[in-house]
Amino acid sequence: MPAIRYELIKTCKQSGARLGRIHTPHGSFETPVFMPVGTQATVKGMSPDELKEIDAHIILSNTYHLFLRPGSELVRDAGGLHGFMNWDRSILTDSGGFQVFSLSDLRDITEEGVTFRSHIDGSKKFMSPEISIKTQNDLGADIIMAFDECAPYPCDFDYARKSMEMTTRWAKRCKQAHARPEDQALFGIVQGSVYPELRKESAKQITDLDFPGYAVGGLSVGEPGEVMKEMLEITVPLLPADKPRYLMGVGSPDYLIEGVIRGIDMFDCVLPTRIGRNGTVFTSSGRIIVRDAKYARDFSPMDPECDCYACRNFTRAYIRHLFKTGEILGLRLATWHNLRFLINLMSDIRQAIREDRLLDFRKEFFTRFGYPL
Ligand SMILES: Nc1nc2c(CCNCC3CCCCC3)c3[nH]c(NCCc4ccccc4)nc3cc2c(=O)[nH]1
Ligand SMILES: [Zn+2]
Repeated sequence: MPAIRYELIKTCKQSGARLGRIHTPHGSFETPVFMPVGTQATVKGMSPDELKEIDAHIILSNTYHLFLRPGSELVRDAGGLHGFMNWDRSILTDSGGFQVFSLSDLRDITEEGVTFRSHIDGSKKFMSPEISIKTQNDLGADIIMAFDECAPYPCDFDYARKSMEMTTRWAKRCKQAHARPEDQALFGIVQGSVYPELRKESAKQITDLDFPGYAVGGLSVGEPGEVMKEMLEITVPLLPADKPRYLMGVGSPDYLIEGVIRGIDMFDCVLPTRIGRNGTVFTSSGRIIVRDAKYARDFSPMDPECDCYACRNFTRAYIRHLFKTGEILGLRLATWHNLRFLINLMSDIRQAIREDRLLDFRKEFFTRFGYPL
């Protein structure tokens, strides 16, 4: 049986957005879905039980970081990521391509793979499509990603074309190297930077390789929002409707909604956990910087409309105090709330799709949150 099964439940009559369900060997979950990011086999500050409490059903972890430390063989011997971190729901691992380019001081990219310096101890390392897939097979995630090159933004057409064509050749090598297709679904990644004809060409080349799911890569890398939307409108219709579509690195509330409207089913982003640790939290009427002095005597919850543990039990004044004193609980409560906020947003989006009113929901949410319509 294939490692994952995508069930298309309904298409929104108003927007074309999809309501679906993905079944993996570690459970199933409704889509569209936001996936919390846990770089080093942990969603920073959250235990598995707390992730279940906020209704997370799939989390991300990272090949690049775990390849460097503690090494994928150790994680494999610990029972894979599920055993090592004691998470019995679904996991997706990114292939490490993006992180190599964004985290390490790169030495060089060749057809064979990428040589780089570890951001931990500066030692020389090498990652190839085969090594990325072997690492992800060891880690045992339910969904694994092809080793790709995310072209920098901006880059010229020629660079983008060469990079996209190498990503296609690397995708073939990933497919050949994958040892466990029956229980780990390998997703292909579409590239092509911000060039419509390259996006179309990449979508054709990658879907011709027939993967169980597809990611739109190379976006959310500094391009204008309008360009991201245009690339989605070009790319997503070329992806098969009976398989999941994953937009990598997108997680602000506005672009989650815009992505769903354009046919995306899965999202990930470090935003909610990263800004949470810096004391910025989402509320239904926009972001607030809870560590700001103006909340010193604000005895209301971070978001009065939120059902999460942090909002039911603590005030902005208290959480501000925790941040001002560097208390770990402050980071945890802000993270807890931001993740729950996005998980609730995805639930509201799914309900709007069920009721064929996602465009109306977008207008209501944008107005309340303070986004320009
Ligand atoms: N393979 C691959 N990954 C990409 C990623 C990483 C997705 N998150 C993985 C996750 C695994 C666990 C550890 C963390 C990362 C992207 N992230 C972004 N933008 C983020 C833009 C952003 C937004 C807010 C804050 C920082 C950065 N664009 C991306 C494009 C690609 C891509 O083409 N190929
Ligand atoms: Zn909350």
